Amino acid sequence: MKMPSVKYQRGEMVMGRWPGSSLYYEVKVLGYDTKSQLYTVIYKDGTELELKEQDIRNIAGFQTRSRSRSRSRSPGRRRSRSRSPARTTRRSSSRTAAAVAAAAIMESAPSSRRDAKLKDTLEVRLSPLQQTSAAENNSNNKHEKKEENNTANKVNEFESKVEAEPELNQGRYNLRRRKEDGDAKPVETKPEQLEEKDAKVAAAAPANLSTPLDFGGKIGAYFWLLFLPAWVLFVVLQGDLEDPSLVNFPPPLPPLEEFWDAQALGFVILWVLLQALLYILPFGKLSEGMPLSSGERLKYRTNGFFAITVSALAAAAAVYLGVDLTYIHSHFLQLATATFLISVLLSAYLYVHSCYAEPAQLALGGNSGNVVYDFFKGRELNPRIKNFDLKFFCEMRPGLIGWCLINFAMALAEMKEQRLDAPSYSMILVNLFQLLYVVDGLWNEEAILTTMDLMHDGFGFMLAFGDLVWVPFTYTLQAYYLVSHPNPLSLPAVGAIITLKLVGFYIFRKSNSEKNAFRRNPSDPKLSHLKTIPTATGKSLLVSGWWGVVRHPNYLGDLIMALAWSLPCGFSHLLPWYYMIYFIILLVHRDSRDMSECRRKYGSAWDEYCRTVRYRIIPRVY
Ligand SMILES: NC(=O)c1ccc[n+]([C@@H]2O[C@H](COP(=O)([O-])OP(=O)(O)OC[C@H]3O[C@@H](n4cnc5c(N)ncnc54)[C@H](OP(=O)(O)O)[C@@H]3O)[C@@H](O)[C@H]2O)c1
Ligand SMILES: CC(C)CCC[C@@H](C)[C@H]1CC[C@H]2C3=C(CC[C@]12C)[C@@]1(C)CC[C@H](O)C(C)(C)[C@@H]1CC3
Repeated sequence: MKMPSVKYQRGEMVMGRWPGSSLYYEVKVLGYDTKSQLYTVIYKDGTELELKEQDIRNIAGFQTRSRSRSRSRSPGRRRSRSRSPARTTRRSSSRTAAAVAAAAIMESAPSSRRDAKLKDTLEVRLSPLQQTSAAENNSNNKHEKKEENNTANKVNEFESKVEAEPELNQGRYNLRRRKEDGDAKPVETKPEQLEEKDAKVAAAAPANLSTPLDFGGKIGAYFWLLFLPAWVLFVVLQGDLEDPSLVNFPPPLPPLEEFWDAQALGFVILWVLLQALLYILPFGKLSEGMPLSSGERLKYRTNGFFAITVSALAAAAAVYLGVDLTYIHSHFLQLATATFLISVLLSAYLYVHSCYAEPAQLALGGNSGNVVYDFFKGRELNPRIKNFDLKFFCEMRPGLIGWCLINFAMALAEMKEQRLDAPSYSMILVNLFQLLYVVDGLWNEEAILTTMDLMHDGFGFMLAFGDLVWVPFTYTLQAYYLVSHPNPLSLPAVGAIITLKLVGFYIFRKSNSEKNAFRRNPSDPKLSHLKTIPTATGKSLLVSGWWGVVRHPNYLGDLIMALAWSLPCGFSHLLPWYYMIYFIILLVHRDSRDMSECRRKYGSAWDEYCRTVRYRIIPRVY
């Protein structure tokens, strides 16, 4: 049956603008509603949207223009063809969103600018760019020239405009939710289906260009490089004082030779080697990471639970054989110094390694061209020595398992120093709570592959130092503190603290598992009751379940647990509360980093998510 006399007919293939962006995708017209004057269209991944006529273009115009012009004219294009693996993947598809976007630009730009624009487009490996009106082009001309090579900025610029003008997104389209749709096709795509679209979106942020600088930019990087090690030194020295405090004036530095102990360095190296050995043993699952911009998926040996079990047995055997693990307490400063040295050497290696990496292997941040900033932030996304993934290994093994070993040593040190037959309740709680946290992380090790660090952040000093020094030497402060500052707990207090920990753990685990399961298999029947918002990348956003309560329910659970870790230490000093304070700052900052990253990736769909789920971490508060 023919539709009423309208421009596009049912069943016709046309190019539909993705709401809130200027990207056009191939869509099929399903119908036209005369009342709302909207076309219902379906994208290739099954997403159905309602679009206005002005957001639909004829497919033919796109094809001829993109083929005839963009193929032959730009040397940039020829260069990028051979260089980028991401590009290779896209070449196989007949009409890419990028080519379409290039055509869209040409439609509107005056010819001289058009060529410059086209060159831009092609030199950034066919990143999807926005279609700009002639008027906008003129007014932005100067500005754009200045940022000619910075597509990342262009994308951001456009998105902030969308944010400032929400009506651009609202009213123009309706997003259909699976649940409400009844028999509508699922809007999710399987990971394999995601790859091509993912690759297109990743290309919107070319690896050799940077997002706005984070952590206070270049000056900030100098500051953090000095401050972070100094802070570890400060808290390690404080923990030994009779009256420690976060607001104490720093105690006088011990003589230099006190920092150094060759034996301590030897122990640290042995520990890292043991963990590396356990990591490469062919036990446990080989898990696939999320698709990279090239569409490739790296494999990771997720045998962390095996590693901590063997490490625990080794520690127990050592104690049984008479090894005095309280050495860790008495040589805390020397062990921290040795580990710090290793983290600096590793960071230097990572920086050099990244200089030989393909542009496509670089992370989006950390490629500012400023050596200090890039050294700090990390340039390469997944540095590997053959199959040995350095970032994954450092994040999940030596520091994390080392944290539990140190806590255990502190419990032994407490018994020795306080002349106890068994550790105090407070020490037991801190040990068990943090052990549960680490074991849970290792048990669900695969879930780390969908976190920000693994997916987006480069591996540089920040993470190397964070994983190897910061985690084991500052996350253990509660146990370190309790060795010389006993805090007796009543049984009701123990019960209340355990309850708090369990509540936090439940929220943390449930929300992380929900997101991980959804990202790995969006059509998982167990998640079919959840509402989602489709996005232009082909991925969707959960908008009910835990991710419908706040935008970071996993942070909420984590914070509640952090509270339960500090409470056993009482309120007489601020030092054991350091983790709580640090964690609030870290998670608030991480949340805002993630918000900007998601806004960049998902555009108007993200704004829609934020309108639906209003609070970031704590319901009705923040
Ligand atoms: N103990 C510590 O020191 C520490 C420090 C930091 C973090 N953590 C914990 O580590 C875990 C991981 O944290 P993270 O910072 O990497 O953040 P995360 O919350 O695990 O990951 C954020 C990513 O999740 C995806 N996402 C966001 N909203 C979504 C939604 N509504 N539906 C589906 N996907 C959505 C987005 O990525 P895509 O859309 O690209 O998939 C986003 O970039 C958390 O539990 C956190 O508490 C612990
Ligand atoms: C100030 C800087 C030195 C900050 C450094 C940050 C890192 C220490 C953290 C960033 C992501 C964190 C993280 C865990 C540990 C600490 C970080 C590496 C984690 C491995 C702890 C166990 C959890 O179960 C986890 C796997 C969810 C978690 C992932 C993120």
